[in-house]
Amino acid sequence: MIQVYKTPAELSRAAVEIFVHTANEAVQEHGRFTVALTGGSSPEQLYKLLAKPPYRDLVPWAETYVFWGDERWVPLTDERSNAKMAFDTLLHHVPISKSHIFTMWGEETPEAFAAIYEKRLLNHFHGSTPKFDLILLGMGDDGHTASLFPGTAVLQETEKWVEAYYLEPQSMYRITLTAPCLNQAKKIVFMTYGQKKAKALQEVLEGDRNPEMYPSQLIHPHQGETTWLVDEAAASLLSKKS
Ligand SMILES: O=C(O)[C@H](O)[C@@H](O)[C@H](O)[C@H](O)COP(=O)(O)O
Repeated sequence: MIQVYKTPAELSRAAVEIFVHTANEAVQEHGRFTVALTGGSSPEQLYKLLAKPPYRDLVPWAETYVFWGDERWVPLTDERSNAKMAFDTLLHHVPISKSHIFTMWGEETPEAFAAIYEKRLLNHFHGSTPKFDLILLGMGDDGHTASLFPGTAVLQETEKWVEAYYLEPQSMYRITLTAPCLNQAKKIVFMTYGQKKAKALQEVLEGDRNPEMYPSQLIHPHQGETTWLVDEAAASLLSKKS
């Protein structure tokens, strides 16, 4: 489903309503809400809305568990850290237990930590496949999502849930949930805005199937639903708009 909004602010207000509704529905259904946050700039307005009334007081934070869809392999104090952005804009401002927050950072090598994070997921999901109640994703202007970048080997992964690898163009390690893991989610929400995303969005949603070049095409939850929250600028090249 694609929902087009005039501005990123309107898009973020739609995202916060989905977040609050999904969180409460999950807690009512099975006693807890497990969400994977995204990095980048797209979710910042959403996180800031969640960090203050009225929305802050509508989320069942005591039953909320926070993971990440991906991370740059940098310390939590580094300005490039997705976790740092989430703490600064959201997690330091809400009553969530630190034991419910699973950052993608450790003293191990990135590869070793990926295996540790996978074990943490397995433990959280009681030994079964990780079924997030909600996964938030952004999309780069090259069509990547999470740290699933064009032309990378991680796009071919079919077994692992978490992968770490050295991303040449950015000269840094990345750690990411894989497409098989992301696609177990009950609900995936993309937040994508801005003219520079328009071409990639058209290719991802309406172009030929080419996930090697447009990895966001890999995201199709097996039993879940995907909602694209986009603004008019990002949607400007789409032929079909809801
Ligand atoms: O670690 C990251 O950078 C993100 O997880 C990444 O996948 C992001 O969602 C896209 O690059 C879009 O980034 P913007 O929201 O900044 O456009």
